Amino acid sequence: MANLLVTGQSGRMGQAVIRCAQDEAELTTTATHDVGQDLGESFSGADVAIDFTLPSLTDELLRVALEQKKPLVIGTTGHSDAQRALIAEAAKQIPIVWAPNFSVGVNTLFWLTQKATQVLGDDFDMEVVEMHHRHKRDAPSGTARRLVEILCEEADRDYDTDCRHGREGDTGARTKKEIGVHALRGGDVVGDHTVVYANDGERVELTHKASSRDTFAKGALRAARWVVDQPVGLYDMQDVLGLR
Ligand SMILES: NC(=O)C1=CN([C@@H]2O[C@H](COP(=O)(O)OP(=O)(O)OC[C@H]3O[C@@H](n4cnc5c(N)ncnc54)[C@H](OP(=O)(O)O)[C@@H]3O)[C@@H](O)[C@H]2O)C=CC1
Ligand SMILES: O=C(O)C1=N[C@H](C(=O)O)C[C@H](O)C1
Repeated sequence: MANLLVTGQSGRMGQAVIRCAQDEAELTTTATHDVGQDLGESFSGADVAIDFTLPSLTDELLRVALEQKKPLVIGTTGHSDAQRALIAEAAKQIPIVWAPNFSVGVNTLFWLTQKATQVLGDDFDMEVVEMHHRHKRDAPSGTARRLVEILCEEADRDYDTDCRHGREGDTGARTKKEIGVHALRGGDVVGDHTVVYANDGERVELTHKASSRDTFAKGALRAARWVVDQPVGLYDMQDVLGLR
């Protein structure tokens, strides 16, 4: 039995994780954390933490996990490049599962996107569209970012120079290399992602729609159960699901 710390206990995902954890036989939620509490103290009674908060907590989370030599499951999105590097650096000393999306369906979408891009990536125009609830702060979503990274890896594009975040005004004709990324916000949408491959005379669209946060919460709990037995290293949900 491993003891779990849930950060962002009052958040949408924190609440889903705490609720879903009640059905876990191998994990027990012994600690929760929210703004204003001492993270070191909260983590001291736990073996592993699941983090769905904001990037503003990440530096402290890594510092405490490194001090206490505890594994992490990080689901928070919207990190800066510097923070992404910090997470990778910390994973040289502790096991970390870091995933922009813990659903089995989205991880299958990642795989499908890799395969489709190997076939279509040279000829088809590629765009990514995501939609989330009105409260989401970061854009594009972490999942959309990962989808674009896959397009870049498979079709020889560069995330920093070839991404086109939204379009406005006289943008000129679409260039062959650019990848449009579009973030829609509204209502209570849990999380929709579509990869569009468009060519003259035809179009392929790969879509995933999440309808419950429990999907992410159960995936994160599975990752927590898994990571407590792993050696030091940086992992994602593909590793947890055995898709590599
Ligand atoms: N990887 C995945 O599968 C998924 C990832 N996410 C990501 O998880 C994150 C959280 O999403 P969601 O639950 O909807 O967001 P919420 O805003 O509902 O919850 C965030 C929680 O974190 C707390 N928090 C914020 N900043 C700090 C801080 N500095 N220290 C301690 N606690 C803090 C908030 O407290 P307070 O309200 O008091 O500010 C709140 O309880 C987002 O980055 C989202 O993109 C979401 C779903 C799935
Ligand atoms: O903020 C959310 O809600 C979600 N965030 C994740 C992301 O940014 O990809 C995953 C999911 O789509 C829900």
